[in-house]
Amino acid sequence: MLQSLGYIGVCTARPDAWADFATGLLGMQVADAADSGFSLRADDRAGRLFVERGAHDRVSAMGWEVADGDALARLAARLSDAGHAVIPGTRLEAEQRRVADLILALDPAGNRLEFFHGATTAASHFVPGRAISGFRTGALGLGHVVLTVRSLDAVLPFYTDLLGFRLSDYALRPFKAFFFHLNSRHHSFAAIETGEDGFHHLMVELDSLDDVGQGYDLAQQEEGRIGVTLGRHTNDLMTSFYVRTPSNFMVEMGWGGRSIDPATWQPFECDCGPSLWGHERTWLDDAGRAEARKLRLYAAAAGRRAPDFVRGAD
Ligand SMILES: Cc1ccc(O)c(O)c1CC[C@@H]1C(=O)CC[C@]2(C)C(=O)CC[C@@H]12
Ligand SMILES: [Fe+2]
Repeated sequence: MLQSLGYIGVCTARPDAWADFATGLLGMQVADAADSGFSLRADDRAGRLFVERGAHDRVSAMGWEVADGDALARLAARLSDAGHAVIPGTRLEAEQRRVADLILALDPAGNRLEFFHGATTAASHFVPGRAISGFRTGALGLGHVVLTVRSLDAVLPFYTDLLGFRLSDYALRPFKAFFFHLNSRHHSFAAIETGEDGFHHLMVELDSLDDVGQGYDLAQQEEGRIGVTLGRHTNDLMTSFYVRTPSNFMVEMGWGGRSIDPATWQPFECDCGPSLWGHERTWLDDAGRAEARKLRLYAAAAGRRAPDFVRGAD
């Protein structure tokens, strides 16, 4: 039903800071700049992030792509049959998102979702904001989004039963976290039960490890810019770090994520912690970081380093 994550919308009181961050650190390109905001390109599409000026910083929408107008109509019927309000996007909204058509709905936590088809390809080539090799998108989509939720039970059935997200794996500690795929990207969507509804991060995947490493160098030049240090995840094998955006969420800059085959994939419990190494939270104090590191090494010593298939995958 859904094919991939197409775009996100960001509302910010500091669009200039966003433009500097997205071009200078992430390597994206500003397009369609206006007083009200601008688009950010990461590939041949006209827009992958839509930044609009507003009073409060937040992610204003997640845009999910479907194949065509028929698929969009079927999805609209499915959502409204299940009792969810579905609002057709206006002509103006479709133009702003650079798509042929879209519909709007809220998930059970109140996050604004948009479903669209017919993304516009830009007339000009993507010109990165700094010297990167590029973003890994295409059929995999823009990347992944991770929400924090008050209750997984309140949110997940909507994503699985109605939207058709398929489980990749899940963890029950230190947090309950569930990871879902739509295509061969290991996860396009995940939710972590933290007790609070919110948007945790957008992951974008770079074509080269050096793109990420050089981004890490740049991020380290700014006090407080890095939210989670460089590390490698146990489930999707992504090497990444998390950088704070000018808004109150993070972007995970990743490289080297594994591809899965959705036709044969079997979900499992990931009981080996979130990361093989690194990914230390900078907001923990030294004692907290030492404790987290110790837990990871204990897990490794206990043979919970990573499932066999993960170790065999690279
Ligand atoms: C576990 C995991 C695998 C792949 C990912 O792309 C991904 O973002 C995550 C989440 C990582 C991790 C977590 O599970 C608990 C809360 C954490 C520690 C944070 O606060 C930052 C990273 C988060
Ligand atoms: Fe992530």
